[in-house]
Amino acid sequence: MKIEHLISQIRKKKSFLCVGLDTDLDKIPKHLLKEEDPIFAFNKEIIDATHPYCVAYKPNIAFYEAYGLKGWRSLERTMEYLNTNHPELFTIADAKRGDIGNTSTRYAKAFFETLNFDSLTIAPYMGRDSVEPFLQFEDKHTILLALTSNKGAFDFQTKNVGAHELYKEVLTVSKTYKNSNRLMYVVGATKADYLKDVRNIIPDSFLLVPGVGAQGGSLEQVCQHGLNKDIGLLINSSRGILYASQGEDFAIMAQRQAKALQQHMEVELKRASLIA
Ligand SMILES: O=C(O)c1cc(=O)[nH]c(=O)n1[C@@H]1O[C@H](COP(=O)(O)O)[C@@H](O)[C@H]1O
Repeated sequence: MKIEHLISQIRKKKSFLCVGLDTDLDKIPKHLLKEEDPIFAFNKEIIDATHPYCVAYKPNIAFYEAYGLKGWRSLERTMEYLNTNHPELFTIADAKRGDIGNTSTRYAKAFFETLNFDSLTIAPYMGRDSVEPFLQFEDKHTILLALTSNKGAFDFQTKNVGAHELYKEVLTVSKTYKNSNRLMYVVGATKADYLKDVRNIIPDSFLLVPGVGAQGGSLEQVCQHGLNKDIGLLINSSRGILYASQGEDFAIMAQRQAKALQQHMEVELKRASLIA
């Protein structure tokens, strides 16, 4: 998907919500466990209920890989459903990959071509030759982990490397990669205090921001320093939407949560004069 298309969807829906499909068989309603493919059955109902309020879906690959071939089939079915019924929605494979060049190329093929995702999360630790293979794919986007939402982010990412913190080095150096216009970055909602510094280095890039809801990040604070002229944010919520109810009313409750987040986003877009 072209970035202009994502931006126009955000403006049209007044939403930059990404619904995380972290589908956990231990948490989905019991009646769905009788289905032939409970993960897909759950995802389908979540997508049907939430798509008017979001612009992106992010299956976290761990939740599918955990069930082997069956889980992978649920992921394929979810992607077929999204690409057939909602081709306007942006899709993110949250797989956090990255390896030596020829291996990265295979990962890129798996997610961008075989599964037809629009984007993929990548760990930057192995550097330029592990990231550039992903950037060769036209209209596909590589989302580099920059400053993650978890506590462990302080172990390395905020430590100084020479004059500045490691996450700033990731942002600065990755801008020199070939086809760096296809890069986006992960910055956790729990790290909103750092967004001003992040935006000083990458004013124009899209940020994927997980960590609102269950992890305690504030949507308002993220918007304050994270929004740019093209909006530039995708804010993810997974558990807060998927498991708003674990009963038979799960889809309607998920829809309520997604709608509430969309309405909050609309207020923030107006406050920043990004929509009328
Ligand atoms: O890459 C990610 O999406 C990610 C990066 C990060 O720094 N923190 C983070 O929570 N995530 C993912 O975002 C989702 C957050 O889920 P909830 O906390 O349930 O909304 C999970 O799929 C995480 O793996």
